[in-house]
Amino acid sequence: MTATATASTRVRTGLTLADITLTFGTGDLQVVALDHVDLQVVPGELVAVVGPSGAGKSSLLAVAGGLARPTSGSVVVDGVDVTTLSARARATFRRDHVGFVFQSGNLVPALTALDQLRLVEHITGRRATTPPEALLEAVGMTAHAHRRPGNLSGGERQRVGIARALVASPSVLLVDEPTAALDRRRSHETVQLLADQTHRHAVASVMVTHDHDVLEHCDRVLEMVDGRLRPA
Ligand SMILES: Nc1ncnc2c1ncn2[C@@H]1O[C@H](COP(=O)(O)OP(=O)(O)OP(=O)(O)O)[C@@H](O)[C@H]1O
Repeated sequence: MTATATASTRVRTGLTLADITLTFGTGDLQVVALDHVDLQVVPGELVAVVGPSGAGKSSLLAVAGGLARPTSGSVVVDGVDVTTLSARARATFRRDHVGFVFQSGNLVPALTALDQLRLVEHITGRRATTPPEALLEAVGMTAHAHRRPGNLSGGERQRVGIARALVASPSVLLVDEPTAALDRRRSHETVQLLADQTHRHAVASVMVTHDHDVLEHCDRVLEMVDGRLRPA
């Protein structure tokens, strides 16, 4: 399997982090952000990670998505150890295999909801397996497909962000605090949607959250404390 395998030829094996350590700085100033972390997420599973501020949750997502290289350990997605790739190969691998959803939706202000999704097709040079219109429908955004982010609510932006993350048919979906800006009802809807899409598209999803209200929608809940991961 090469790092450039397309969505249709890819064998989905989910996400495996093995004995991951991530440290910043040296000597007395050294911070251990991730301390011998093991994590396996199978295709179609939504795992929530909770834990106090500074515990290492964002670091975990950064390493899992190939944005940061761990100090030691391996990150295997679809049979490829991402840590062995060059920075350039990692960027390509991320584009083709990993979807990110950030707190604010991180949408392009000038583009309509539909064009946010089409832009991904343009960048990857591939038609989405599930067409952008169908993905927007799946997240309940068909009526607002031609609106720009400035004319959408926080929850609607978040839903577009989820649909956009699915355009490239990622094997792994990494989600950072998706409900931070949402009220209770929209928080539930958003995480339920994440769970549905995770199951439907057989994605291995990891969601970092402070919102204990929404954990009922997740398949598994883990807690991160001082860089270590354990069952919650
Ligand atoms: N670039 C960096 N340089 C030095 N230390 C860092 C860096 N990034 C993160 N850290 C440290 O690593 C530890 C883990 O940080 P991380 O951001 O992963 O925590 P978190 O659980 O996501 O926190 P929060 O819930 O507040 O977002 C913290 O002690 C943090 O200060």
